[in-house]
Amino acid sequence: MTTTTPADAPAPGSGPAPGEVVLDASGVTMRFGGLTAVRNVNLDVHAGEIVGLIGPNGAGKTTFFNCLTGLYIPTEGTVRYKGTVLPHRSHLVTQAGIARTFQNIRLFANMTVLENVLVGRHTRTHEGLFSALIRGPRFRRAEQESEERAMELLRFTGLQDKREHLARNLPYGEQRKLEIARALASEPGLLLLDEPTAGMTAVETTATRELVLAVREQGTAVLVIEHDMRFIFNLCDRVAVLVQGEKLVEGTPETVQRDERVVAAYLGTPFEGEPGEAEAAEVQAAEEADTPGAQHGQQEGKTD
Ligand SMILES: Nc1ncnc2c1ncn2[C@@H]1O[C@H](COP(=O)(O)OP(=O)(O)OP(=O)(O)O)[C@@H](O)[C@H]1O
Repeated sequence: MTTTTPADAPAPGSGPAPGEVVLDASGVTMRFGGLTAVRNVNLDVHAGEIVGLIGPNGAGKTTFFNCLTGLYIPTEGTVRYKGTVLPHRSHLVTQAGIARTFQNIRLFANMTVLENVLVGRHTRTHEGLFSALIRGPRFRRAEQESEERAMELLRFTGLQDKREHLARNLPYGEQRKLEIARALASEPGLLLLDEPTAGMTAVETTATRELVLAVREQGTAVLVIEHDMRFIFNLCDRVAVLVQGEKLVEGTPETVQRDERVVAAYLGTPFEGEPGEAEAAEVQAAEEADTPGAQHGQQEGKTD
């Protein structure tokens, strides 16, 4: 298992002042014909925060992410990043400072690990076509800087030894890490993760938690969708619950997991996980059994 510590973390790109509102989604509504998938949702994320977004299947979580990242134009509402209203184009949203990963992995399967991260850097490189064609000194310098930064991110995610491997040959957990490395390559102030631990073993889930904490340490706020409640409640500073497109509750993990409406609508029974304890036991058992290559239940391919 690769551990990621804040000491490995690269310098923040445009690290915002602590506490600054990085994301301000206000009155976001998304209708598909007669179906209102997201209804009047308000959500803030501050610098230095890890915020969780949970809710039953079909609650509108991914649709809300799509509204934040320019994939969908919300029927109503506005989304601001550091005070500026975001355009409805995903590459412009990335350029503004929001990066994301997807529920179903979207890597360039036949490109190497390093190339995948370099693709993620394109919003931060400014060399024009002419410069690229003649491969002048400026272009080569930019290319070298990009590669150095990409290697930093591969070290950060523990993938440095796999730089020349084809993405499709990586184990599932490492493909997920590569997605995060690629998203970080655009130097985001906010990272959106859509079910980052889906199909992972307990060991991989713990590594993902460490990685997300390290991402926060290096100055990127995180908004994460996840069905694994132990992961969410042990990781997040704040959790928002969507049910049938509406925000039902928002608060600290302690508040949310004890809220009767959340228990009734989603959790079923109150969440009993002692922070870290059960997780640690699972990880230890898995390590003792030496089964990091256990089967992964890959998510069904789903259109986001
Ligand atoms: N492009 C679309 N066109 C029509 N309906 C859509 C579209 N995208 C999502 N929906 C519908 O919107 C609702 C919310 O779906 P969404 O995928 O956002 O839920 P979710 O909370 O992310 O669910 P899950 O946890 O299963 O991923 C669902 O009823 C879904 O069928």
